[in-house]
Amino acid sequence: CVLKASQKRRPLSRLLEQLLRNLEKRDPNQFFAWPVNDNFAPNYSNIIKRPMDFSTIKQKIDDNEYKSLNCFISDFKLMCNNAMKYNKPGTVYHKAAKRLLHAGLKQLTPQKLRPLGNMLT
Ligand SMILES: COc1ccc(C(=O)NC2CCC2)cc1-c1cc(C(C)=O)n2cccnc12
Repeated sequence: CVLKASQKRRPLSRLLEQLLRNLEKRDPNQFFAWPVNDNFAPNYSNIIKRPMDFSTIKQKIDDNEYKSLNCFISDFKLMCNNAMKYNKPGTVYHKAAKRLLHAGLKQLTPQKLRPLGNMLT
């Protein structure tokens, strides 16, 4: 039988795509969907040396740049921590980042990941 295109993807990529979709659901305002634009965030690129956003993570999955789940989780944390560094506490973005980080890490615990483990076989 011929595998569908999606099934031809590497097992890790399929897992990361699934996790990414679940994380994106926690960003309903799409504040993290695209790179932050200096025009809307003054001086952003001087303050944040390693920008990260969901579209960049998606591209890295498609380019097979993630060699492990931990590298994926590191980029997710980087994205949230950037927002908590650049935006003052109490701002809509700082609160959204804090909420996203906590909700996201809850989805990435071993207990939650174990059932998906068979996607890696
Ligand atoms: C992709 O980034 C965005 C996309 C859309 C919006 C947006 O719709 N902002 C409206 C809510 C009040 C204006 C904000 C952002 C945004 C994210 C961020 C982050 C993540 O720091 N940010 C910081 C300062 C100014 N704008 C933003």
